[in-house]
Parts: sequence; structure tokens; C-alpha cells
Amino acid sequence: MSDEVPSSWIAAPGRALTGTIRVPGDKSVSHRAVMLGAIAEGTTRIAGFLEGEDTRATARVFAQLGVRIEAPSAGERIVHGVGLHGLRGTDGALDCGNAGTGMRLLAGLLAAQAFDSTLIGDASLSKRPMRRVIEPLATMGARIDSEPDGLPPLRIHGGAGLRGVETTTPVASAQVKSALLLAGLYATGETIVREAHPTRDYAERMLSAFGWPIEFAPGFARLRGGHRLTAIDVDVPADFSSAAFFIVAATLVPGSELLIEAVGMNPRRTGLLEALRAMGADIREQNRREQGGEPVADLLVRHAPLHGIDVPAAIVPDMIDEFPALFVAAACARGRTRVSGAAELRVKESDRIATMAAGLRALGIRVEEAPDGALIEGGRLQGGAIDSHGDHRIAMSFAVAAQLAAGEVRIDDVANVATSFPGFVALATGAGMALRD
Ligand SMILES: O=C(O)C1=C[C@@H](OP(=O)(O)O)[C@@H](O)[C@H](O)C1
Ligand SMILES: C=C(OP(=O)(O)O)C(=O)O
Repeated sequence: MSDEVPSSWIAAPGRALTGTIRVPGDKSVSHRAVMLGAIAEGTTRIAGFLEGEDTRATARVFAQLGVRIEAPSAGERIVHGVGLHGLRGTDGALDCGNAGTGMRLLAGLLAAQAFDSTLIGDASLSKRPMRRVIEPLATMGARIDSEPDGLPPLRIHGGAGLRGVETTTPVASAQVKSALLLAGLYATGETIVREAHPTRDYAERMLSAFGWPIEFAPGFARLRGGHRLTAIDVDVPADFSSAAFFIVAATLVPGSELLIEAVGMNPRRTGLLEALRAMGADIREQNRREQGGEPVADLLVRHAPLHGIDVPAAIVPDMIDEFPALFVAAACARGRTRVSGAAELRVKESDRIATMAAGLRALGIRVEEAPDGALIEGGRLQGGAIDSHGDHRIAMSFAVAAQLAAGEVRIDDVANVATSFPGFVALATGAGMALRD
């Protein structure tokens, strides 16, 4: 991160959240649009591309692999596809930055190339588990070396000659599923991926939109190698996970009435709405429509008092990135909220169960940690100091929590907010939150 990026915020109660906002483009869709555009035939135009550090890192990796990518304006990319076999190897390491999505999907794609490559990441990504992709890709014939315990950097040996397999993913992970499908494009025969808990299906939808024959349903995807991808225009919806901070903030702050426009409503992403509504939230979906093959809606969020719930384990994958924000909602709800079946939170940009528990306790909330979740006792938030451990979603969640706190909250290590949500401070303060660098 550059020196100009502030490393701390001071947040405090602001005013009610009002007006109309639009959050940046979806991170999952932006990564995949660059990847598929790069190996398609023809020119892919991406509108609404997320100008975050994660997705820009992915675009830089493809530039290093010989793909010309133009950025005529913010949020726009023109990807000059090189075809399935047109990527060029490079001696330089390919830096995925902070992005688990970038590294895991690239592992699948690069394992199928004729050349060797090395994937590296920042300090946080260098601690994230990669065996979940290395092992199933190995059953297809891929050869990937890692550091001990399956940690990055990943050294990927080219020329492996992959074969399709039928796999059930070891954890509920769209990244693992997508890595296998990308490898499957190059494999002989059929690749079938099954999931015990269905996850976001953007890779499947986008492969189909780029003209690749693929059969898919929740928890199932099947494709064969040997076809071609044809460039399309991709219109990226606004990221539900970024909208989540505003959904929770407007729900919690009395007097709020906020309209969040054109939010991506893929059903594998909107579990937070189900959880918050069960807690008493008032969130209305207006103007439901399609954008770039994805459902979108404007969300009208009004303040409502919340009560604690047991979050159903079945919806955990549908709200996996929203738990930090949900923990804040739970801290402000009447009674207890129990989260379980969410052990994956421990291997995100930080251990999100431990980081949220420590942060909420620092603000006076009682939290009992469990290996796969937590029990949060709603209460009165105090001021205090929070370490976000370089995790963008933790930093933004505590900016929301501070709107309800009795005193100022200092949030440290916030630079990585730029990985997924450039412009967060300006948008948040414009909507009514009190937050300064
Ligand atoms: O496939 C994707 O784009 C993503 C999948 C999820 O990760 P897992 O696959 O590890 O659950 C999510 O947490 C991440 O922000 C984006
Ligand atoms: C987990 C996340 O992303 P990634 O896995 O791509 O780093 C996230 O954005 O919350």
C-alpha cells in the first residue's frame, strides 16, 4: 500500500443514513470477467469493473501473461482476448495482492497452461490455505508446489495435460469450484463439480454467457474441455457485499431511510437479507430487473429495532462475506445471536471470528467464541480502539458499529479497504456516517 493511504480511521455516531447511493462493482464478477475475457476470442468490454486493489491485481497478472487490457475510464476495461491457448509465460512472479479469489482461480487456469508460473500474494494472502485447490487440481493431473502447509507462493508446473474428474469440493467454496471449472476448460473429458452446500455460481453463468457449453444447478456443474470462449460485453452489478455495510448501518441508526441502487441479488449472495429480516429489519426490494444476466434490485432500508436469532447454518455460504457486518447487527440487537457452521470465517483475510470477537469486546459487548461461530449478546457499544488486522471487511464493519457507540472508535490498519471498496469513506460520510481518516 502506498504511504498516502491512511492507516487509521476515527469513527463516531453521525446522523441518520438518508438519500440514494450506489456501491462499486461486484468483486467476484470483476475478477471472472477479466479472466474469461483474457482467454476468449475477441474483445470483451467490461462496464462497472471494480476499481479495487484485488481486481486490479488480477488485471495486472493478465497483462503480464501477454493480454492487452485497456482502461479508457474508471470502471471500464477493454480486454483483448488471446484465446484459450494464447497466454504467454513470464519469468516474473504473478502478484495476486490480497485476493484469495485471484490466486485460487488463477491456480486452476495456470495449471492447464504449457508454461510454468509462480503466484505470490501479500502477507495476509500468504497465510491462506491453498491445499483446497492444489489437491483437487492434482487429481486432474496438475502439478503445483507450495510452501509447507499448502501456503503460497504457488509454483505451478506447466505442460501437465489435465484430465476431467468428478469431484465433491472439500469445503463450501466458489473459489475452489471455479478453479476446477477453469482447469476443466483445458482437460480431456468431462469435469463435474458437486458441492454439499451450493455457492455463488458466477463462473458457471459467465462461462455460459461466453458461449461454453455448461450444465449447472445449485451444488452441481458439469462441462467438457475443448470448446472456445467468445468475447461478450459484461455489465457488472453493484457488489452486495459492499452494500451490506450500508444495509446494516441504515437498519441500526434511528431515523434512517436509505436507497441503495442496482445491487446484485444473486441468490447465493443475499443470505444477509434473510438473517436481518428474521431479526426484524425493514428492507424492501424495488425495481427488480436483470443486469448482465444477474438479478439486481434497488434496496430501500429503513431503521428497525432488531432482536437476536440463531443464524441458520444452511444460509452460511450465502452470506459468507457478510458475517463481520452481521456481528455488528447482532451486537446492537436485543438478546443473543448465535452463529454456527461458519468455520470458513477463520481463513479469510483475517480470522474473522477472532477479530470480530476481540473488536466487539473492546467496545463492551459480550461475545463467546466457538470453533465455527460465536454467541453474541446484544448490548450498548462503548467507544474504544479496534485492530482490523488489515481486513477490509472488519474495518468497514467497525465503522458501522461506531455509528451506535457511546464514544469515538479508532479503527487501525484500514488501508486494505481499497481492495474491495474504493471510495468507502466518501460514500459513508455522504450518506450520514461520521468517519474521518
Ligand atoms: O468465488 C468468489 O468470488 C468468492 C468466494 C468466497 O470465498 P470462498 O470460495 O473461499 O468461500 C468469498 O469469500 C470471496 O470474497 C469471493
Ligand atoms: C474473502 C474475501 O475475498 P478473497 O477470498 O478474494 O480474498 C472477501 O472479500 O471477503
